[in-house]
Amino acid sequence: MGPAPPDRSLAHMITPSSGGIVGHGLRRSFGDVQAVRNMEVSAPAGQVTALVGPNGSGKTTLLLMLATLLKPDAGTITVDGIDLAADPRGARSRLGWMPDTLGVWESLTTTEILSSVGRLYGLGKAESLTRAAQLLELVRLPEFAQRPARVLSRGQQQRLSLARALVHDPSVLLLDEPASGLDPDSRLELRDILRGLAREGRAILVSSHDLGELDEFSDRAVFVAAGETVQTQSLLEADAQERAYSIRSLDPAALESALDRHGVPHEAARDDRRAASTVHLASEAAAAQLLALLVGDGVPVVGFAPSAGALEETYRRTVGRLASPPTSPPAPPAAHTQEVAP
Ligand SMILES: Nc1ncnc2c1ncn2[C@@H]1O[C@H](COP(=O)(O)OP(=O)(O)OP(=O)(O)O)[C@@H](O)[C@H]1O
Repeated sequence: MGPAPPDRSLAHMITPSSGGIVGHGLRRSFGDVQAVRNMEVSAPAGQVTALVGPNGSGKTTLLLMLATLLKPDAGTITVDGIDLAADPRGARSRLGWMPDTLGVWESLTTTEILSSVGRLYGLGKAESLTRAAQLLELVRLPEFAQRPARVLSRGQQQRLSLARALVHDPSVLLLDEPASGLDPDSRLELRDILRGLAREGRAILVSSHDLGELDEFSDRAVFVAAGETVQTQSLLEADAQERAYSIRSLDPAALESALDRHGVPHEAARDDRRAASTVHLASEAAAAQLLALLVGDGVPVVGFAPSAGALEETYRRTVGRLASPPTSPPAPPAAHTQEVAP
């Protein structure tokens, strides 16, 4: 038998909790600028919650308040049920914060950085070195244990930054744009690490610009715009809502006439590289029914899928109506709800 694979799980090191983080009625201004006007946010334990909104919508300001680094003008924050204003030390000990840039001592090795942070959190010398080694394993940087931080690429720096946020075994993780600037492989690795940390019972709140990331990373999303919370939705709720579907057929004319025959409004898909029809369907059940009808009619269907991720669609309908999303094409025209007759 070969050697056992490295244990990347920190499950044995985390204290289970049913908490997470909740912010209620939060407000914060800078002079005349109302960065956060009225935000409600929650990130429950065991789930990855995305915090999504356009540039300047107040995400970083909100995260800084949740991380105890900025005082709210109004509102309350609880971490695992602990009121942050009443017991900031208690709350802080449960919080891990990953800013959007690493900002480390560049000449120190990754082990030195993590063990020094461990010492700051009160770990003994041997314990802090063990912890550093475990975390470097978790974030897949063990080969950089003795290398200075300045040699790390952007993706590797992000992983070291995540390791640093985990040194004191927090139950709540706040991450500001952790995937920005990462290549597709590094993004997938980050996703796997975050999902693993959530499975261990941590509450994870991740801010993001990238709509494509939403369904990939998160169990739920909090949508914000112009300093306010616009909507909070779980992935399951988003899956169940009315959505746009793109249908492709080897015979586009046959597809269009079948849709007309069944009274399903359709439009040409906005992607002009491939012929496709877009329809708006009330539920996944309606989608399954329509697909069965088309196949039953002999339409040679080669593609039948939601036009965008489920949470991305919510973004377009809510935030997208208020402001242009930074990494997406313009919002589609208003959806028609179409119940498909069997
Ligand atoms: N320290 C500050 N002083 C003055 N204005 C600020 C300060 N910090 C943020 N703001 C303003 O508050 C608003 C919200 O900024 P914030 O950084 O929270 O948005 P964001 O959603 O994180 O943006 P991005 O996605 O571009 O990072 C912006 O108008 C910004 O200019």
